[in-house]
Amino acid sequence: MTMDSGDSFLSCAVILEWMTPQGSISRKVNYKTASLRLIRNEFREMFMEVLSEKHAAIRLALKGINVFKKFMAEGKASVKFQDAGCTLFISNAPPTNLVSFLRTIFVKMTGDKEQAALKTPSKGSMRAKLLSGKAQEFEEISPVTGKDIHNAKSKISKTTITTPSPPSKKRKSEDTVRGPAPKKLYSPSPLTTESSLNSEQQMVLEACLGGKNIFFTGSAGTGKSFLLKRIVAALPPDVTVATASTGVAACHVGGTTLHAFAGVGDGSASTENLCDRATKIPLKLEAVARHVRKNDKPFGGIQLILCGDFLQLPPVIEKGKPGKRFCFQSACWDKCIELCFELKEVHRQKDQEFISILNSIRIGRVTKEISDRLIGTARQKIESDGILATRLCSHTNDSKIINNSKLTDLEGEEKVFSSQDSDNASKTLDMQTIAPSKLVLKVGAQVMLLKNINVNVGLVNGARGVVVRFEEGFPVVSVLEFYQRFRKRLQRMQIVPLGRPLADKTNTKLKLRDIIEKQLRRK
Ligand SMILES: Nc1ncnc2c1ncn2[C@@H]1O[C@H](COP(=O)(O)OP(=O)(O)OP(=O)(O)O)[C@@H](O)[C@H]1O
Repeated sequence: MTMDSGDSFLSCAVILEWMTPQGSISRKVNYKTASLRLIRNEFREMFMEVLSEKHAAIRLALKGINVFKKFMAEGKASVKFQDAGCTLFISNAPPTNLVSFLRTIFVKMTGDKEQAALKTPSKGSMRAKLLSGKAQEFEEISPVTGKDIHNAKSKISKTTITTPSPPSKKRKSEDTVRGPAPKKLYSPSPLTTESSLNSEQQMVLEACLGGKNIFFTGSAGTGKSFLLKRIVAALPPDVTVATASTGVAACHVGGTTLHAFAGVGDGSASTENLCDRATKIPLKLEAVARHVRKNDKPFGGIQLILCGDFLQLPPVIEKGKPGKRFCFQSACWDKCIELCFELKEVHRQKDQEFISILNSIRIGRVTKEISDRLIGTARQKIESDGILATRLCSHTNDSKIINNSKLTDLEGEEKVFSSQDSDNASKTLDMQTIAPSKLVLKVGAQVMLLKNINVNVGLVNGARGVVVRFEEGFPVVSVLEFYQRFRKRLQRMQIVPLGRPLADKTNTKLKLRDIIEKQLRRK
């Protein structure tokens, strides 16, 4: 198995800073767009080459480097070349490419170090190197093989070139001056360890990387969101924005609402281009994009990657106003969208009969056989340990009425848990999240987890449970999945109500993680 040749090549923005021994900047270059290439000279020494359109190539020897990769998922990292006294700051790199690029450096440097340890340099080769009068020749490094990766991974636990040894006393005092020790260059990352795309998903990704304007669809569980996240991670972050039509959907894709991004409000203001209300948003956005970018191409030349399933959630239209409903019926669709794809392989379920029933319902074809099969499942006993079967409603308000009446029927004292919201964010959060600002509970109340806490033990978004008692002011919840798997070790799990995500988008991930960690420690 070999990896892509793209693993030794990266397009990104680059800042290079050379420092004096006193710590001030002696030289600085700033490239908005540059290419980084991993190369070797005739003595098999490895270099990183920085190429830009207007400037001569800069080559930096990959020896004694420190890599800072905490913000790799945002397309940012930095590499400190100790010997050259220089730091290279990478930004706007497609996160998946950045991960592969840094992994290649780690794998190759680990391999080189091992080889160097095996053979002591002969006098002849040193002499040849010193006397070599010819200009250095460089070639691209060979692709990383599966064996190389395996070899490098086996060294992770040991000290590596880029992983400093545990700090000795002397080291500690140096670190105070230098700042914190760099992280290990290689550690499993969600961007590298996730399952691979199937061929239909791969085709969509390639069209996106080829700059095409595309639409991809597929039934529930075909991996639309999964693929969308991969696509976003494969594109330069500074020019890629994930948007969705509602706040809740935007939270799922880690983006913003389309209206907020485009600054068109709710789209009700008039423009000459509007032809009917249902298709006004795409038309208006298309016009705004052309105007803002002063570019007559569709959407002002912005690449469009659209994803969704029109059969799952058709657009909301005003009653009594028939007309074009879907955005593909709008005048600008054909102009803007070059390719359409349909994902067919369902990943969420393995049960073929269930998949085919879901697919038939999706297109509104419910035969007697299907309805008999579904009605037959009503006899299955799925309630256990006090957790009742989930009842599905078509409208949130119906479910709220049922939930409130069930809670009222329970005997015992009510406990109220209020969320802690960021300043002035309560209104926005009420609209954009399903977690209520006031959670009213009683012993025996049915509850559902709204965040993934620990996927491995089944504490996932949607996991159901029942409040069994209150302890130190918090509800103790028995969760079905957890209870089944850990019956012998742990029978009860204490869950603190999560509160709600913070409105500040940039801090959401970190702060949420804080909450979850605290929650687990309190267990
Ligand atoms: N190539 C793949 N390999 C392994 N698992 C996958 C793959 N693609 C998707 N999945 C998994 O399948 C499940 C369903 O994927 P996802 O939620 O993205 O589907 P979807 O099409 O967006 O569904 P829906 O329309 O219901 O929102 C997820 O658990 C996802 O991790």
